[in-house]
Amino acid sequence: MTDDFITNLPKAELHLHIEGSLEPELMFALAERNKVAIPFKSVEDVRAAYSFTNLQTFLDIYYAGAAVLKTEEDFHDLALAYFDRVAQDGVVHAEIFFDPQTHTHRGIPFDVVANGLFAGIDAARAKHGMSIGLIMSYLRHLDEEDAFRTFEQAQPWLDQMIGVGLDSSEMGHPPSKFARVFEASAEAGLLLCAHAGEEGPPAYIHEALDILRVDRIDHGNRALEDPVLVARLAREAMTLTVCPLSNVALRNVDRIEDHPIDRMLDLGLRATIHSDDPAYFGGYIGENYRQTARARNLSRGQIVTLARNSFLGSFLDDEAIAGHLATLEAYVTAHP
Ligand code: HPA
Ligand SMILES: [Zn+2]
Repeated sequence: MTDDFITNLPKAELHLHIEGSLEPELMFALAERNKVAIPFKSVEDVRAAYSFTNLQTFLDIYYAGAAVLKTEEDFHDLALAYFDRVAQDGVVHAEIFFDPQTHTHRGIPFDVVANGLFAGIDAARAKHGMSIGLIMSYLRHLDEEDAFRTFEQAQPWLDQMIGVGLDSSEMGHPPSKFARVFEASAEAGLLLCAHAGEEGPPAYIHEALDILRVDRIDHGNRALEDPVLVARLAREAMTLTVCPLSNVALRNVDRIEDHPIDRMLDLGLRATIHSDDPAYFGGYIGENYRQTARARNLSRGQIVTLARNSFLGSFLDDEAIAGHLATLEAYVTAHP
């Protein structure tokens, strides 16, 4: 399987935190533009700090890095840089997360964030012909009241958003903590996903399914510890947005050679490959596919299945999904 085949394979990105695409070069440029002090002397200094032992050690640096984002222009530049990058990775559809509370809690109005991101999204749609959706993610280390305040601030924007998510520190913050705000979000017409089973136990995945009633699980790796849960996820064709380089960087998997992505496929799970926070974890979606394919010796069929699953698991309507699947099959036929 050539790297070119994998890179250009049409695919959807479904698990990407836009704040996690902030490259050190842009972090420095924005720190200068906005006169924000950052605790690094050089781009190399920043990269050297990216050595994590678990989710929390990453999140501490990720939230600190986001402090350079201040204006609509910053959010526009951040988003467009991301889409420019993944247009080279065969991404034809993207559903990206943003963390409004990371910004509102440091005094940046919700509308500044949303205006900037949508400007970047509109520019990328026009420039690359990509379809793009925005998912508002609630920070689970904060309380549900704070999530409700965010939901209120988002009201004028809700018809432009496709869904809500749940991210940040997983341990000790089970999905059930957000039952009411997820219910309200669903009633507002938003689709639902939640990080579950990245570090947290299989019980958190059960809660995401039974209490939040999510349409998609982000990560879900620890489902593998619970055969009954695996059988249910397979039966319900529940998409798991798996992020191999993230799993290694955050020490949830020892080495990429040990990654269970092919075991997940063998078990009948609708697993897909994504990038999570590419500026921090060493690679965008194409790099995640290529490194995993190489390390796990994935077959052509498995790689195409992963791309197919990314469209099947998207929040697009059936007609749009069928269109993407036809494009994918045409690509596969044209590259024997
Ligand atoms: O990998 C992640 N896990 C949980 N929350 C996050 N927020 C950004 N990235 C992550
Ligand atoms: Zn994530």
